[in-house]
Amino acid sequence: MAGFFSRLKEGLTKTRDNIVHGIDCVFNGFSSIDDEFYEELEEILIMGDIGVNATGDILERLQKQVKENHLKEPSECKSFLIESIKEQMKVEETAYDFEHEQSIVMVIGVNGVGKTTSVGKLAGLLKAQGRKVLIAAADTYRAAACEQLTEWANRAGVDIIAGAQGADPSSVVFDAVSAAKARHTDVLICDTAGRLHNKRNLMEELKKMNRIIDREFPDAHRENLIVLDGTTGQNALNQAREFGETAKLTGIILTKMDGTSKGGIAVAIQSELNIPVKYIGVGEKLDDLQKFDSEQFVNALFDVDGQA
Ligand SMILES: Nc1nc2c(ncn2[C@@H]2O[C@H](COP(=O)(O)OP(=O)(O)OP(=O)(O)O)[C@@H](O)[C@H]2O)c(=O)[nH]1
Repeated sequence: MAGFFSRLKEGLTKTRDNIVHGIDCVFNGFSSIDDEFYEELEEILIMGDIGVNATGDILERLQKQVKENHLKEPSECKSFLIESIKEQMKVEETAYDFEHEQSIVMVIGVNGVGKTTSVGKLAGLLKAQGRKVLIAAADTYRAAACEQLTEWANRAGVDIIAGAQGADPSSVVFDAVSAAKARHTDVLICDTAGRLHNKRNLMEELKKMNRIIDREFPDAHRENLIVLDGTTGQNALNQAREFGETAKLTGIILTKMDGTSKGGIAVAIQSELNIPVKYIGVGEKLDDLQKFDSEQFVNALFDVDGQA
């Protein structure tokens, strides 16, 4: 955990330089809390990719606190700003219910965002919690995808169901669901293609896989996690919106948070889409994925020593 936190902190260095440096300038540069002060803060949060809506909510909460606590000095309200950002990012406890139930997790997103890698890491994470995990290689389109996923399954120490290259992804899902039922698997995680001949095919394929799961295992807890690359900033929002038209998204896996200057996107995504960021990835190794923890994230972002 400590290792993860330091990687997260390290990963957020560029974001920190971007946002926190600006925020500090505002806190130090203003002698009173006035409209101009809030405007400057607003500009910095928006520039840091926190998003217009989230920034509005964060500052509204801050203004309320400033009034209630009769604050006069900008420096006095920094901790309230940090608290307000944490508040903005809280994830409901129930968001992780699927980890403890018999569930089927579809992992979706455009190619290259880190889907396959995240499927492997998530399998490892759940296995470590004592869950019986099965992986389905439903990306039959990309030649190396299955091989890559098999390596991840080995690393995580879980079973994998795969089809031949070019096989119907839905048939792989069908086989995997049958296997999950027969083997009393706790969590079935399905990797899906990020690219097909065209976008319409991709979305149709997703719908078909979902129909099969609905039909074959109606009692399973369903989870549709979209993987978004944290370095792509606002583009990630558009991807989530597009996939959201086809599948009911229940959570986000935000990858590549090591080395992005746009870490603020985590705040924006959650607020703009109203979908919780459930996991974040900070590297390419098995243990480089963890449950999203708003407290930890904001501490890392502001270099607050919440943890060693
Ligand atoms: N630095 C870093 N790299 C990551 C992270 N997650 C994934 N990657 C890398 O991103 C690249 C793409 O990852 P994949 O898992 O193959 O992406 P994908 O979405 O499955 O791609 P397709 O199979 O082409 O659809 C790989 O080189 C991964 O090692 C992360 O959290 N941090």
